[in-house]
Amino acid sequence: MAISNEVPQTVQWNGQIVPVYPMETISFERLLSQEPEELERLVQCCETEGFFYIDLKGIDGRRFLEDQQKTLELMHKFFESPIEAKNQYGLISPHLGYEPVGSRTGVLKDTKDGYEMIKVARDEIQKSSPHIPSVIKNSPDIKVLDNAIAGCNIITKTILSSLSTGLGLTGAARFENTHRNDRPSTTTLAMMHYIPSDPTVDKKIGHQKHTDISSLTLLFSEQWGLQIRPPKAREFGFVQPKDGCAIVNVGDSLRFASGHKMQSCIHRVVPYDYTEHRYSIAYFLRAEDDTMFTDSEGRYITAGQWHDEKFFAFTNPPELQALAPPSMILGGMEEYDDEQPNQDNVVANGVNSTKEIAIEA
Ligand SMILES: O=C(O)CCC(=O)C(=O)O
Ligand SMILES: [Fe+2]
Repeated sequence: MAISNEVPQTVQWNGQIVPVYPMETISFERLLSQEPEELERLVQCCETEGFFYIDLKGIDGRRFLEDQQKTLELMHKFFESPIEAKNQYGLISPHLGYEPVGSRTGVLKDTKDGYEMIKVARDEIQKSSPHIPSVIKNSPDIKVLDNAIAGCNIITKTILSSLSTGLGLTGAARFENTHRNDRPSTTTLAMMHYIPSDPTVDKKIGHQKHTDISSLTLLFSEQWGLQIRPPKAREFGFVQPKDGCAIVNVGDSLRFASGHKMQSCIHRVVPYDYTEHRYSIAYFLRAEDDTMFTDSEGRYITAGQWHDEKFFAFTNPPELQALAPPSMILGGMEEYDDEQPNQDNVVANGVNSTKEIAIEA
């Protein structure tokens, strides 16, 4: 069941043959019914790979696929608006507001990122007058956002509680007990628009390799571009978008909360079709700010502190990222590649090593 190093399928990308990694598919409706076999498969996926598809095609999940389509329509309207309208409030806090293209480090050496993003926090949407740019602050659009956040929250919390049950956790030790809606957290819905870019000439490209800060990330994208490097895999490979399914990955916080047993899978985004605009919707379910865990540096810290430190590492240029604790961007996950079996020094020296770029892009 675990991803092996055999390459089952490949695609041609950027002049190279790149693997397409298979992933397990977990059924949302079977989780809702707490079917023991499905719970076991879920725990296995999180402990061996940290990534899986969640199948939403059944009666319980279909409505969330409709929410995704409505969110996509809203995103088109928002991202096609003038920059002044999109940037009305700027980035109010790391998990709320607008970030223009090029705000962070890109996927290749000496590049900036190739996406713009609007984030709406779960805490914010529950307020009577949430901070949302005026262009999408009307009752039908707020309803779309409210439904999207609620739906993603239901899916990710169902997964969390299934993991708790699968691991035999009880009472306060259950994961969902540190993800309550009425406690402050940085949980947020991030809507991203990647601009067309050609890696051979452009300087604003993709999304740098990282692991997520979150406990769980639920990702909707109908387009290619996401690449993962599963544990022990030697190279990045694509994830194929799958009809009726979203992609789920374990983030650092759940890895830490599980005593580092779960995998926080390394991933990045590259332009698959250089001429294409790419849209993705990511819901980051994050632990309550004051949840404590032991991080990848062995520090006993709060989820809030991990979020803030890693967020600033993300937005720093590579020279400053290199000053952050060495394991921060990759959440302590080890990397392997053919050229350099132990890449600890690559992580320590910043995420965009020349060597990796030379090999992969
Ligand atoms: O756009 C995507 O497909 C993934 C985005 C991502 O990895 C992130 O926002 O953390
Ligand atoms: Fe991510």
